[in-house]
Amino acid sequence: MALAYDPLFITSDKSAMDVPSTPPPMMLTQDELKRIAAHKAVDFVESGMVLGLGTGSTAKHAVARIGELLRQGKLSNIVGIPTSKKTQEQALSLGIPLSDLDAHPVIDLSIDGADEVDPHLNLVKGRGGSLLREKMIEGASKKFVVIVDESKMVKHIGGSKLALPVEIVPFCWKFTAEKLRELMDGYGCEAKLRLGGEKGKAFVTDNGNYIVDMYLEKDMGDLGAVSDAILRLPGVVEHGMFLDMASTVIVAGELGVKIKNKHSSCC
Ligand SMILES: O=C[C@H](O)[C@H](O)[C@H](O)COP(=O)(O)O
Repeated sequence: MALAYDPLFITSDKSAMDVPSTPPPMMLTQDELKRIAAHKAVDFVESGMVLGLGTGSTAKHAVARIGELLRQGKLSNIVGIPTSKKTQEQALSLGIPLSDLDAHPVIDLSIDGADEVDPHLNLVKGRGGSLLREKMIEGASKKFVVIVDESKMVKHIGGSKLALPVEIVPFCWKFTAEKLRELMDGYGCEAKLRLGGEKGKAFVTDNGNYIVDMYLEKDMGDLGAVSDAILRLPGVVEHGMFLDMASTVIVAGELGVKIKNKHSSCC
């Protein structure tokens, strides 16, 4: 049976995504949508580039595609900068040459997933725990392409009611978690230490830190002010709001791929 999904249907026209169509005879899975967005992003990759390699179930499709194109000889002379140990392992297994920010402080292009994308292309990232390295690497990139399936699009940051992650030092983590909760109390915040380490212990990031997941009831409004306030708290290393960092967001949905570019995306 032919898929109703047409991968050639690519638009940056808002109305086109909203056009009702006949119901697709076969629904694509979320993972298939992630792969479609990832492959579209890899079209931006050129031989000779230094690439930030993202982390997560969407970014892994982009890393796999880069590995495939290198193997086929369609790309060459690529240097990858992985945003996590997991991505490093995947890239090494695919034969992608790797380096780091010390050797390559300017990155041509980073490709990564996100947990939330708002209409201004602000992001939440870090539900996989890799937010610090991602922010360092993606912040050093000339172009940052975000790849998501349409379930990640929100009206405002925190709008999914899922976690806004904050990486903190393990030292007196309860103290820092409580300071975060107090700071964000006005937005109806619950702050929980992320578990998932050995024997139900705290999840530990690649940097040896903990994560506090904040669940917010209300729109934070001035994200820049909230970001600054969080970063001023002693004990906080970084948070998962990526404000004004994405250059392009590629959204794969049942009706096609939509490309949103910074400064032409909003509202
Ligand atoms: O820490 C994890 C990263 O920020 C991921 O890029 C983000 O959580 C999106 O992951 P996924 O593509 O698995 O939804």
